[in-house]
Amino acid sequence: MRPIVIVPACTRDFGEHPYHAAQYKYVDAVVLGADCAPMILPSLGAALDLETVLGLCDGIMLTGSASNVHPSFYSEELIDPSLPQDLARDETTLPLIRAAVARGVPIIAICRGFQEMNVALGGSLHQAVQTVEGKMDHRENPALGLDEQYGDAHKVQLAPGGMLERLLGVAEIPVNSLHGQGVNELASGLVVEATAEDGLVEAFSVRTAPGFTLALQWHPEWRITHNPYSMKMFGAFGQACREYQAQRRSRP
Ligand SMILES: N[C@@H](CCC(=O)NCCCC(=O)O)C(=O)O
Repeated sequence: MRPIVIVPACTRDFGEHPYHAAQYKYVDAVVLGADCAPMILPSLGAALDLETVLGLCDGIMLTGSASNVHPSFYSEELIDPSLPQDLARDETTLPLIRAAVARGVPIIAICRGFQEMNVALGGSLHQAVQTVEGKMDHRENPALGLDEQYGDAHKVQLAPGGMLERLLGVAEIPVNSLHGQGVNELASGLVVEATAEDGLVEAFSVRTAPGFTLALQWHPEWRITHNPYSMKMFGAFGQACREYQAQRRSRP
């Protein structure tokens, strides 16, 4: 049996009806990159039985999404109410992350998911990185086609001796970039694994977590099988899920 990887859903309206939804590329990355079995988790917030969910799963993948983590979760006022929010997702993923880290459930987190991990563990975000002095504009150009939007945008430097550098075996890699928010204060206990040329944190792991954790501001799920670095990251996540599954099954 393949390990079960929970993929928390976004909430979106299609027509007049609200849905729990996850994009194909994230679900596909769990199958193609990690060789695990994805299961989409509805964003039920406090109504979700976290213990039941965590008792069944072997890993968690936190997806990107156009919506922003609500700034009230890091004690700030919302600067731009015209940008999309998804409170149901925040109320699901933030407690899920804290409980999963404490249990040692392997986690891979992408873009919004990366930002959620920092906030869940006590950090804060820049609400508009492009307005911060010295920082680049990390947003995509929506006028371009998807292949260009998800094309390489800048390089990230991997932290020397860090887990990402050891995994990928190189000092820097090119990455895509499709985000307006970014790490401001890094939560304590997080270890920087990669930074952009402007110093923005682009990847981190959780020092104190008993299991595998890797959070990435870019999108390794995009055309995952075409990118050997993305396949290595998801491969390592999949291996951690298999090891966690073996441990979970051996418990009385
Ligand atoms: N709200 C954040 C999140 C950025 C993000 O996750 N973008 C992904 C867009 C669509 C996708 O590929 O899933 C921000 O703008 O910083």
